[in-house]
Amino acid sequence: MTKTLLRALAGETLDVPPIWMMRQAGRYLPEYRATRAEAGDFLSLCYNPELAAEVTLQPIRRYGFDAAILFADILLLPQALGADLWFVTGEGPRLSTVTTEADFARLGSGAMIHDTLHPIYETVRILRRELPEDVPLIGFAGAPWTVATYMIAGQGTKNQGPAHALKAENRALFEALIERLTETTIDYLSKQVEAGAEVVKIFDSWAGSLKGEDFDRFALEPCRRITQELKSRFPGLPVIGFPRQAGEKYVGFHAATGVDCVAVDDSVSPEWVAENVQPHGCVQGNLKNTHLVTGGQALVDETRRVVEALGKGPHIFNLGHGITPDADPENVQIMIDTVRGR
Ligand SMILES: Cc1c2[nH]c(c1CCC(=O)O)Cc1[nH]c(c(CCC(=O)O)c1C)Cc1[nH]c(c(CCC(=O)O)c1C)Cc1[nH]c(c(C)c1CCC(=O)O)C2
Repeated sequence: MTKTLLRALAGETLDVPPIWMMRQAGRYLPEYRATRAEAGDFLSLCYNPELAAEVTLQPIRRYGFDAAILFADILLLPQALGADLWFVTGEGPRLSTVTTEADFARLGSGAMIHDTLHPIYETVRILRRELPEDVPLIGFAGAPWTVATYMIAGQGTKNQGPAHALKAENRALFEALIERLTETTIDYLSKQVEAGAEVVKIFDSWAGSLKGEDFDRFALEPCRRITQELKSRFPGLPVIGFPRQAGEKYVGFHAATGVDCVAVDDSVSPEWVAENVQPHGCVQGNLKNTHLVTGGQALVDETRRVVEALGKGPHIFNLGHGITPDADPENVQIMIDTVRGR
């Protein structure tokens, strides 16, 4: 098997870890900015299968990464459920909010999401044809909690206050929203897999603000249900979970959810991850993304440190969070060369 990503996900320890990068198709690349301009705006790019496939392929051509990730966004699912979604330049996403039973009643469910999301499945089909044979395609969705934080607040928030408030003030409505998102995420990811995604990743970017029992109920449990249902529909499908900033809660996440790989952010050290998380399965991460902005010897040293610390078990090299628009494309090449020992 030449797909090193799949070997690491199956638990193999490799001499050189497979490498890809969160947000590898993004604004730090001039070719991405050109294609995005051609599409008009970010959402038009997501819903244009030819151009979305093109930007997915750009970092594969430029750098030869060991995996491609579908170009889309975690907020397309709420849009498919009927929320209004738009992006404010320089600020980020905005959505119509869900804070009352009446708002919730207006949301769709089940099969209707595919009416909106079918171009995404077409992007996956194009990519399966056009990707090099040894480069697997990763499909993805947001985890229910993270997607709910955006739907409840109508935008990104520092501490997810509005979502925590709804959880406290109208528990039934909050739980109904998490349930709806869990079910439709299973439907959405299933269609991606049927179209050709070989791995799926569940992004729980705000998992770190769930503490104690809340973490178990609203981060672990939905991820466990999604993973279990996908694996029963698609036996052998590898799943990556990313409960960002989970800290101590990274320990045991493999076993509690059934994911094949736990992606870790850079708030934990690679040595700690090697000792506490990697014994339970494959891990992905966790170079601090700012090294791709600042570069220099620190970039090389910290890349080596991650490779060495996590080299004794199954590891997929990645960043701790997505690459930022101000990163230098040359630093990405330096990181890759360092990982591959060149
Ligand atoms: C929280 C979240 C979102 N989207 C995503 C998350 C979870 C991961 C994380 O924590 O970063 C996930 C995501 N978003 C995007 C991908 C595509 C695949 C990839 O290359 O990783 C993936 C996997 C494209 C994107 N999604 C977005 C961009 C930038 C759009 C542009 O202006 O071109 C890209 C390439 C926009 C986006 N989308 C979202 C925000 C908050 C923003 C604005 C911030 C920003 O502008 O960087 C929601």
